[in-house]
Amino acid sequence: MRVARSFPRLAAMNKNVIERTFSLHRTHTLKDMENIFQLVRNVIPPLTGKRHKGQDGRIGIVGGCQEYTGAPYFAAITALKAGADLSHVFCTKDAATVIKSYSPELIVHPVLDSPNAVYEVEKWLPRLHSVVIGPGLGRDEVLLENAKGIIEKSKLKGIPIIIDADGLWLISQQPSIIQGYQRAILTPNYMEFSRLYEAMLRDPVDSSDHHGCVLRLSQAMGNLTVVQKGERDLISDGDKVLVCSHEGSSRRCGGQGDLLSGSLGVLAHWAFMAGAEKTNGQNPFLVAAFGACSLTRQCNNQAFQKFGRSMTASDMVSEVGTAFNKLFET
Ligand SMILES: NC(=O)C1=CN([C@@H]2O[C@H](COP(=O)(O)OP(=O)(O)OC[C@H]3O[C@@H](n4cnc5c(N)ncnc54)[C@H](O)[C@@H]3O)[C@@H](O)[C@H]2O)[C@@H](O)CC1
Ligand SMILES: Nc1ncnc2c1ncn2[C@@H]1O[C@H](COP(=O)(O)OP(=O)(O)OP(=O)(O)O)[C@@H](O)[C@H]1O
Ligand SMILES: [Mg+2]
Repeated sequence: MRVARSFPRLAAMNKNVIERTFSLHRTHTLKDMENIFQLVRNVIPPLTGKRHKGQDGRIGIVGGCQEYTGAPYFAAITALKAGADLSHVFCTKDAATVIKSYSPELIVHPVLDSPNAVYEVEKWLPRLHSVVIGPGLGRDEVLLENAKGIIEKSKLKGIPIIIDADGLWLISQQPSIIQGYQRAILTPNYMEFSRLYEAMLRDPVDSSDHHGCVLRLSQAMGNLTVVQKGERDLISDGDKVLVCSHEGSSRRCGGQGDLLSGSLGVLAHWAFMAGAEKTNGQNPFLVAAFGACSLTRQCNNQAFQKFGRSMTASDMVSEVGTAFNKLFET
């Protein structure tokens, strides 16, 4: 274990804590914080000459339509820059050329509005390690129906599914699509969380009890992982609540959540594959979510130091490599 050496650096670097359901939000110690960072490090595959292309992650992003081409791009490029080998985007026909023109690194499939969209994506599922459903998907009924079909096929394959943005809109209309599938991670922002919570709990969010709310939502969804994004990110599987308050900045430009869901695509795969020994028996999706939240906030922090108020999501993407090294490579 490389943990001991890096204690002081991490102490200075952040104030993340791990909290447990039944401990009434007891703030845990620096050791807990370091432990969770160490678990993230444990699941990251070492870079060796022995691995072949694709082994460290083939990630699919389902989203991208006429209005939104940035969101799937940010998610897909972040998955790659965080260490995935291949990043696929499944989007509508008119979004595809635009997304390709942002980056030659991405593999772009213009299938999401085709009559056999679900089949076209299903063909690729055996070659994907995880899917991120929703960035820039939009709310067109046909596209949402296709996303639903893709979620169902992904569940049958047992692959980790990250649901974000308009994917969460779909889930708040029809929660049973994902309820009980414990290889799913939901990444709601403030509004998305409120919609999901009200749909599931039939009550408005209790703003004096964020921990209780994220726990209850996870439990109501069948103990899948929920990442409530905000000033502090709360991550729960209905049993524990991890808190990520790693220092970011006060700049809130669009696209930051897309970096989070894209990096979570690859981290969820790594954590899932790593096995219980590497995660010390912890839920691998909690570990992955903590890693993705910390990484996104670190990118935000670094980009803000360079650009201040003019910082955009693209500036954060440029920081993924150095942020990753700073947090996780020892
Ligand atoms: N460049 C792009 O293509 C981008 C596209 N995006 C896409 O845009 C679509 C809609 O996403 P939205 O996030 O706007 O979803 P929503 O339609 O759920 O809107 C959330 C709204 O809530 C507001 N809000 C956020 N935090 C709040 C708070 N604490 N209190 C009150 N209001 C708050 C925001 O201003 C936002 O307008 C998705 O498909 C998403 O992926 C975004 O990811 C941003 C970047
Ligand atoms: N008030 C805040 N202070 C610090 N970090 C924040 C704050 N709000 C959100 N974040 C961070 O920004 C990232 C994105 O969260 P946000 O709520 O902006 O997502 P989003 O609305 O889905 O973004 P997007 O525009 O990509 O859809 C998360 O990593 C979260 O930790
Ligand atoms: Mg979002």
